[in-house]
Amino acid sequence: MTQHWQLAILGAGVMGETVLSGLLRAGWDAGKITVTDRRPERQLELQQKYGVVVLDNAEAAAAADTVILVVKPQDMNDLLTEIAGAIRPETLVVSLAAGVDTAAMESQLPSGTPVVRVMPNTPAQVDEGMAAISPGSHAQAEHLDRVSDILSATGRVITLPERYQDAVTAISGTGPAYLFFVVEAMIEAGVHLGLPRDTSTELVVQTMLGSAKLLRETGEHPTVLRERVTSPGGTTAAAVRQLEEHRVRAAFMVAMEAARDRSRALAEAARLDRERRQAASEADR
Ligand SMILES: NC(=O)C1=CN([C@@H]2O[C@H](COP(=O)(O)OP(=O)(O)OC[C@H]3O[C@@H](n4cnc5c(N)ncnc54)[C@H](O)[C@@H]3O)[C@@H](O)[C@H]2O)C=CC1
Ligand SMILES: O=C(O)[C@@H]1CCC=N1
Repeated sequence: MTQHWQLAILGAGVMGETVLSGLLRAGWDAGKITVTDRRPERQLELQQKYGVVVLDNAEAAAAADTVILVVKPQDMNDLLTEIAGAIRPETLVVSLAAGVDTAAMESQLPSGTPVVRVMPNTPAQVDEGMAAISPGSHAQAEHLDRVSDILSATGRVITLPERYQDAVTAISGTGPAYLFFVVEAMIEAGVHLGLPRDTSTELVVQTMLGSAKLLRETGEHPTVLRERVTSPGGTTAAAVRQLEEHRVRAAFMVAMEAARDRSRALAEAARLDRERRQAASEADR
């Protein structure tokens, strides 16, 4: 694969490292990727582990064609303030933060800056990621192609209107955690049923992987696949009845609504923070 851009990954925690390591696995040149992190011990770790250059945010942004922001939503206003002066007209700004909308980012960047919002997920660490990308008002097809190229190094990429991003965050962004939660619960239940923990873990993890492959490779509806496991009057029917009686389906519905609402609330908190800063800076003048 040919790499055309100089990338800067600003904020290299869990998700920033996921992007960085995925690009290097896919053959991107470490010399064309710079990273930043505000924690000195993390900077050292990234330098030693990946051989990438660590800079400060403004330096990294100034040297890059594509700047990928991977800090928490709560840290985004500070970061945008720090880099705004370093963004050139042709720089593409990409945000992986939950909640923060492209209009909010655009308002803190030089006018006309192309911005693309992404919701990735951690299975990208094993090249099975799911990322949804949405253009801001100045992003063109070539910018979406560039972001798609970067993220397709570690999994699937779809383009969606930005209004879906809070729901996407609740499904594929947060989703791995729900599935790990189910796995934890099943392993624990296996131990309660008398299995050694490592045996229970192996049974559950392979069942999860096999079920995911069955869904993907057959393309069958999950209801059909579940019905095929459910023998009349058998064990599955007994278990699923308990899941329904314990309202597990309803719990997923409200849990995912809560994730969507939290994504919206993060955006609102960022907006209030910007307004407070603006009012404070006007009062100082
Ligand atoms: N962890 C996940 O599964 C997913 C995370 N995201 C998004 O990715 C973003 C990062 O999340 P995580 O990696 O989980 O958090 P994290 O806390 O592991 O990483 C954030 C990193 O940013 C650094 N940082 C904070 N402010 C900075 C600044 N001004 N300059 C440079 N570095 C700075 C921190 O030191 C930290 O290493 C969030 O906005 C989150 O919504 C999106 C999808 C999935
Ligand atoms: O928990 C969070 O806020 C981030 C966004 C999606 C997954 N993790």
